Amino acid sequence: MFVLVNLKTYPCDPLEVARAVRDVNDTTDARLAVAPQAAHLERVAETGVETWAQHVDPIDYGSNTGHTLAETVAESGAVGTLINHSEQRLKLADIDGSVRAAERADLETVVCANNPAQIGAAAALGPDAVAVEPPELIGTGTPVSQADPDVVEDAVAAAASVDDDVSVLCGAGISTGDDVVAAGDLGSEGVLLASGVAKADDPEAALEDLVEPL
Ligand SMILES: O=C[C@H](O)COP(=O)(O)O
Repeated sequence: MFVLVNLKTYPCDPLEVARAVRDVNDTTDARLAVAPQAAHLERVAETGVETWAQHVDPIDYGSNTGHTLAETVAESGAVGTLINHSEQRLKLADIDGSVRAAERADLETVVCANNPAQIGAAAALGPDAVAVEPPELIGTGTPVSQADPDVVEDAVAAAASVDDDVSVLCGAGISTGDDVVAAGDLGSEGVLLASGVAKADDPEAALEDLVEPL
């Protein structure tokens, strides 16, 4: 299972969480990675943890003030990027452009979507993976795998019907090892989570709990 920890703009110490993700990754067969804010990418990557960006823009080098260029993200040490997160929604053409920009910079891609129909559309753009996240469950602590298992199974079916090579992650409310196991049982190859680790008093203990049953 792939466990991707998104730090959003939570007021956590990104280096503390990065070191925890790195250290717990060394204890498990699961693959763990962290997605800090763009300004923290380089320092986080220097810890040795697998580092992802939260977003890249559908742009190339040039006059794009305030945008995030995929090549700069890669130079900062990121190996992958989220695209179209629920909190950073893009138009369809821009999702496509961001996937192409990430590919140009050799970044792995996870395109997020709200529901199975959008997952099918996202999979058609050829990312490495898609992540289904019902927005109403994000940050609630109520896991999608429990509150809405059909959405995960339907997302897996939607992606497979378009492109078998696109993996499916699920996210929203996931915070325990049981939640991760349930996600896997529904056909998900990984989880995207944030508050369960970024807002935990002890991020390393939270991560240990997440991977314990894997
Ligand atoms: O990127 C992560 C997702 O939005 C899930 O967030 P959450 O784990 O706080 O529900």
